[in-house]
Amino acid sequence: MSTAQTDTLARLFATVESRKGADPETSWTARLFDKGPQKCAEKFGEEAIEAVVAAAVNDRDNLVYEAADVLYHMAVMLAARDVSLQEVLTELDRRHGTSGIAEKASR
Ligand SMILES: N=c1c2ncn([C@@H]3O[C@H](COP(=O)(O)OP(=O)(O)OP(=O)(O)O)[C@@H](O)[C@H]3O)c2ncn1[C@@H]1O[C@H](COP(=O)(O)O)[C@@H](O)[C@H]1O
Repeated sequence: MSTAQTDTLARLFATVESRKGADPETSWTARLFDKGPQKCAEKFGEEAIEAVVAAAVNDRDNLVYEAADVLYHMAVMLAARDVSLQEVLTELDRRHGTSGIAEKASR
């Protein structure tokens, strides 16, 4: 992944965060925030299922499209619960270099 693409994710999360308190008439994200954190979580779940279906039937183009929806709706869900991208990346960094098997055993 290029640095520019890492920036894409950071920019998406920053844009989503900036929509808190924005006008729901002009911002789709503000409209989702207005519906509350539970609805944002539900929306994420729906998008995840659509990505699962695309993967299961091997619809590659749709999987790319749905995965983008999943990342957007994950950003909205996390922001609705005041969890930052930084916190998630820090958790991933903590796991880096540790085997998934060791990680599972530590839980
Ligand atoms: N990545 C996205 C993004 N992906 C999907 N969507 C919106 O999600 C909607 C589609 O959701 P669905 O397919 O579930 O349709 P729906 O009408 O919700 O369907 P149901 O509620 O009936 O299930 C579309 O109208 C899209 O506008 C997004 N809206 C915004 N973004 C990003 O967020 C930024 C800020 O957007 P605004 O908040 O609108 O300014 C944008 O610049 C984009 O970068």
